[in-house]
Amino acid sequence: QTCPLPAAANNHKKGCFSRRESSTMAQPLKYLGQEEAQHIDEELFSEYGFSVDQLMELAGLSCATAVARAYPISSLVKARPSLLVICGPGNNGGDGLVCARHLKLFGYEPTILYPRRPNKPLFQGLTTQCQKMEIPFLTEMPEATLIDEAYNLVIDAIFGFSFKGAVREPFGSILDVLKKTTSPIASIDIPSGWDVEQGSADGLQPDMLVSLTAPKKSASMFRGRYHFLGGRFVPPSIERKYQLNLPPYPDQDCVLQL
Ligand SMILES: NC(=O)C1=CN([C@@H]2O[C@H](COP(=O)(O)OP(=O)(O)OC[C@H]3O[C@@H](n4cnc5c(N)ncnc54)[C@H](O)[C@@H]3O)[C@@H](O)[C@H]2O)[C@@H](O)CC1
Ligand SMILES: [K+]
Repeated sequence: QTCPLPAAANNHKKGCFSRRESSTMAQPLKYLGQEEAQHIDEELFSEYGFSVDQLMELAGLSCATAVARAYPISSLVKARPSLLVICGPGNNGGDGLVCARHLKLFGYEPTILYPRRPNKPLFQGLTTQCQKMEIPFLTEMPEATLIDEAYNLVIDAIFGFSFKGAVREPFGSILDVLKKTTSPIASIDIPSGWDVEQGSADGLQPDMLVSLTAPKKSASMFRGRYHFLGGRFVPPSIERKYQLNLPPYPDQDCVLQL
């Protein structure tokens, strides 16, 4: 029997179901372990021909879009639409730089803290782009009270799915300050400092989490208000192989609120 529906209507399921059936019978969204997330990442580059900057652009755009949905400029409490974006030393930090650039284009006023900058053309280029977009860079982490006064939101792009072990400096001190702030925190992919699978009971408690590609296991411990899925670039064969069971994104949107 051939399926009367277009592939997109049931692409996260085996077999053929009507839209109504598929919504009631859909398999639960997969929460990825650390190694699984890293395998998907490697496969996208090695077997599917994607480049890092390409996926980083889509990931960062998703994060900026999700932030704009959850915290529209009209809802911000401070006179200026100021945001602090804290970028770490890996690709999660790269997502933060892309996110900051798009937020500036969306009308926000981001400021970036980027204390450990990899000596690679990708990150140097992203840094230059932000500087040319007239986004200021801080030279040190402000005190918690200053963050509360100056910024509507902190975007946490410090660590993603490759984080392991005890937090090394300067990021330990930065996370200690973030735990004292009352400005809401939006974490990209994983709340920084959390174990990718186990989370962290005394770690950051972000108000928002943007899971990229698929949530990681620790996302089941997220208690904030907004959980978004972003990174709408997963080819169907990867989705099938890892049984991601991604919910369908609405229309042409690059994010989906979970
Ligand atoms: N396939 C995907 O889903 C994509 C993932 N992207 C992003 O890439 C991230 C993963 O990037 P990476 O693999 O570069 O890794 P991360 O950005 O998670 O972090 C790696 C960096 O953190 C440092 N680090 C690790 N543990 C530390 C500790 N305990 N203390 C201090 N420093 C520590 C490492 O030395 C390394 O410099 C994802 O979470 C996501 O944000 C996107 O850019 C593109 C697409
Ligand atoms: K993060």
